Amino acid sequence: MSTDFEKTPGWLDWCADPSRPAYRLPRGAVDAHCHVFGPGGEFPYAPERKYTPCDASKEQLFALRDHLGFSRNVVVQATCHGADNRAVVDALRASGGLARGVATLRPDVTDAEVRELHEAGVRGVRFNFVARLVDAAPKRDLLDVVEKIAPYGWHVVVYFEAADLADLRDFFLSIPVPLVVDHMGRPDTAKDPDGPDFETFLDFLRARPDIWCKVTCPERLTTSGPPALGGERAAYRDVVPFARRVVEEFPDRVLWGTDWPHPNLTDHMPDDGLLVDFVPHIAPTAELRHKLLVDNPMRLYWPDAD
Ligand SMILES: O=C(O)c1cc(C(=O)O)oc(=O)c1
Repeated sequence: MSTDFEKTPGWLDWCADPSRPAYRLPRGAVDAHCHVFGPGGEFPYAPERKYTPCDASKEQLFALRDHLGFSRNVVVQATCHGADNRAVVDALRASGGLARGVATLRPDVTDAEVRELHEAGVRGVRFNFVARLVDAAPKRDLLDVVEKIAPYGWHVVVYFEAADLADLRDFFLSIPVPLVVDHMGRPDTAKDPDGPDFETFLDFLRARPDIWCKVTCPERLTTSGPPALGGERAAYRDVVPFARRVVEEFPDRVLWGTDWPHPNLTDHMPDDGLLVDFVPHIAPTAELRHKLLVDNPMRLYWPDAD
């Protein structure tokens, strides 16, 4: 197989010289949603992928962690790697315990494979329902995966479009392990944050006390910005009221991460330092920020740490 990959046309590469955030992250902050891409020469992109990214290595991820002031990472399997979790596992093993992972699994995964992933630091499996990223997996297969991971205390990360929640809600609620929603369930942020659509999403979070929410990706969800570029430290103002509602109602089950290296952006690539400056706008008190950035991700991913 060739490992010489050509990026999807129009691909935006991650920001090579991010600012230092003006907001100083609390000690022990966790970047609870980020990815590694390849490098393709070492960890080839999956044949069934829907996009081919630029490379984004573990060394580059850890350098960003240190530059921004995070202490730890949660590395989420990107769909361009399919169910081949080797790049994530390699990053976890190289992190010296400072990274945990979320994997993608097929239903024929064996207990020995799950155990090996657990030993490497994987603590969740991701189910993706976004059609531009993956072909739909049968729900029966997903429930088979849940049976395999449940004994290890893992959770299920779900990524879906807001419009699909009505169809998926009952299935999600039938999953007998904690759920973590990616990117706030992708609300249409041109709509009213106090309107019925976002209320439907909040109602889903209210349905069980073990449904967590990542208040991430304003750079993806924004429609009117302004973008985290050119020194803008109050970026994505249109997304703030949505994220703030979630943080204030569910302060003990929200997570934040950079989403570096930001797959599939088409409008602009944010400056990750300015993206960190988004946090105080959505979590307006030091207590809320400490929960969002330290206490919550530590409880979910490092429950045994001191
Ligand atoms: O919206 C996306 O394009 C996207 C893709 C992936 C992935 O390909 O895994 O992960 C994300 O968190 C977001």
